[in-house]
Amino acid sequence: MLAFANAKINLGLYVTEKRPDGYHNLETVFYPVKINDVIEITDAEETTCQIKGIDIPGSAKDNICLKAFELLKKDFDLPDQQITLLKNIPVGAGLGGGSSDAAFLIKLLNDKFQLGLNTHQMEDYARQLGADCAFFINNRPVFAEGRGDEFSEVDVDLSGYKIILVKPPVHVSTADAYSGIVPHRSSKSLKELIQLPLRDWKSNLKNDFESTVFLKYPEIAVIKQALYHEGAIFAAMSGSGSSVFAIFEHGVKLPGLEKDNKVFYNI
Ligand SMILES: C[C@](O)(CO)[C@H](O)COP(=O)(O)OP(=O)(O)OC[C@H]1O[C@@H](n2ccc(N)nc2=O)[C@H](O)[C@@H]1O
Ligand SMILES: Nc1ncnc2c1ncn2[C@@H]1O[C@H](COP(=O)(O)OP(=O)(O)OP(=O)(O)O)[C@@H](O)[C@H]1O
Repeated sequence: MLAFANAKINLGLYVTEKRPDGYHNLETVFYPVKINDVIEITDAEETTCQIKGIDIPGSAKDNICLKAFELLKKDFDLPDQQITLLKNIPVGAGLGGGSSDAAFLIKLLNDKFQLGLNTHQMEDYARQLGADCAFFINNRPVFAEGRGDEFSEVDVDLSGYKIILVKPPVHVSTADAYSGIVPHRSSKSLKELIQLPLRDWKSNLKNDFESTVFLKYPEIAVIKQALYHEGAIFAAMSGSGSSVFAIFEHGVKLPGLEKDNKVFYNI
């Protein structure tokens, strides 16, 4: 049985306070995009994870897919599975690739073994694996707060635009990025700001990680500038970086950026 686990981008990202549990409260809008990993599960003698495609740092034994399987196995009598992951979503890019794999595996197991879990129950499993993970259960544009796992509806539709993503050869660790940040409350909630016309997002929406990550990796700031120079209506780093996405009114080709980076068109 197969699943296509997609990436996300963050339309605005405010880190508002440090929590007693060491995590941070944030405000963001998650938006799913069409860069996909492929996950296949088949019955096997023992449960293993085989990885193809781009490299994931660390051992396959530590893959979040195995953690998701073990989590469900605590509550359900699951037969052993071979999990094959074709990795396409860049890692350390702020695209939530690992989180998406885990969430889609939960959905796959729920379908294959008819576990009868509803969306809320699957979200509860997912949020134990990572703050970003629960979003990928419903996988629709949503306003998120708390650790990034409390959701409310938001009306954002970018289907009439072209979204482009640039991934520089830089791996940003999410934990490091959070440790460099000074949380602060914004005067207006992102939930209101996101309703502004798209042309006003440039001067109103922020990703709080940009200032510290751009200081350490100035080449990411250069990519953002280049995307605006090419005519983007809005451009921003996704999550804690290192990828930068841009929203264009029309299709574009960016050969200048392709030299040093991976560029994904029309995601
Ligand atoms: C930056 C974002 O991508 C924005 O969507 C997410 O907040 C990251 O979420 P994630 O990768 O699922 O994060 P996790 O794997 O749960 O946590 C990795 C590390 O990031 C930090 N972390 C994460 C989420 C959060 N709300 N506060 C945090 O401080 C913690 O130090 C944690 O140990
Ligand atoms: N299936 C997986 N895919 C990607 N990374 C994985 C996976 N399983 C475990 N990891 C570990 O998680 C780390 C980062 O994962 P991920 O790609 O979700 O982060 P990210 O791109 O920074 O996105 P975000 O900041 O939105 O979580 C990797 O360095 C890797 O060691």
